[in-house]
Amino acid sequence: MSFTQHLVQKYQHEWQQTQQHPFVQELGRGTLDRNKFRFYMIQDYLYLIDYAKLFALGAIKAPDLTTMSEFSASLSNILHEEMGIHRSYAARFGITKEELEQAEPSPITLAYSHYMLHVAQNGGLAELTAALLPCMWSYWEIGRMLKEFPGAVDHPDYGEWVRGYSSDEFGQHAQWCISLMDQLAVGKSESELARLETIFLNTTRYETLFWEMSYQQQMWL
Ligand SMILES: Cc1ncc(C[n+]2csc(CCO)c2C)c(N)n1
Repeated sequence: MSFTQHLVQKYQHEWQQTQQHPFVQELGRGTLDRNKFRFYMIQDYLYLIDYAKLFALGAIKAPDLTTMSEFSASLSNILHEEMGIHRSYAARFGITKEELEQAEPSPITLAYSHYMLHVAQNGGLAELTAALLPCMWSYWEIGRMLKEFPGAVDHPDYGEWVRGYSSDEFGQHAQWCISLMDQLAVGKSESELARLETIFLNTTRYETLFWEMSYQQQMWL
């Protein structure tokens, strides 16, 4: 069994939670409160700024030019495509440029993005990849799951989101990340693999916390 298959099997419960969360399910059914989605978009925009830096660090830590250019292409994709979707949603949801630029990260956004940056800065490429894998992979799973919900891809508000994360193009990015994790796990010691598992588990849990934070629109008390 590949390392990534082992991860989702071992942490099946936490992995399923990312897909079963009411935010995700209601998004697919088209019943999600627009204010919750609006809150999510703003926080996700802030998250993506730090997440993009992870890919820049990946390019620095890459052992060869092929891996380096894959990280660099993903960085560019986040800045121009992914954040582009956020900017178009912002316009549709009446979020001004100033509101986006002045937004404060919520406690969960701050904790999640800082945890990933901490792991990426202090570990090697395997640790960095374990940190970003749940974001890529769980969104792909969610995209493919929601695509099958009746009317989800054509929904006037959420259809663009579902189409983006279920696209073949995005699937290729996610698969690249999965196979990179498998390659990097080869030959690692037991203790190193245990460290990678913990990082994967933590960022998987943070994914669910991010949905919950958006669903509850949680800021500081
Ligand atoms: C909290 C949160 N987690 C994951 C993603 C998904 N995502 C962010 S960047 C990227 C890679 C694009 O090449 C993907 C899949 C998100 N938007 N927000």
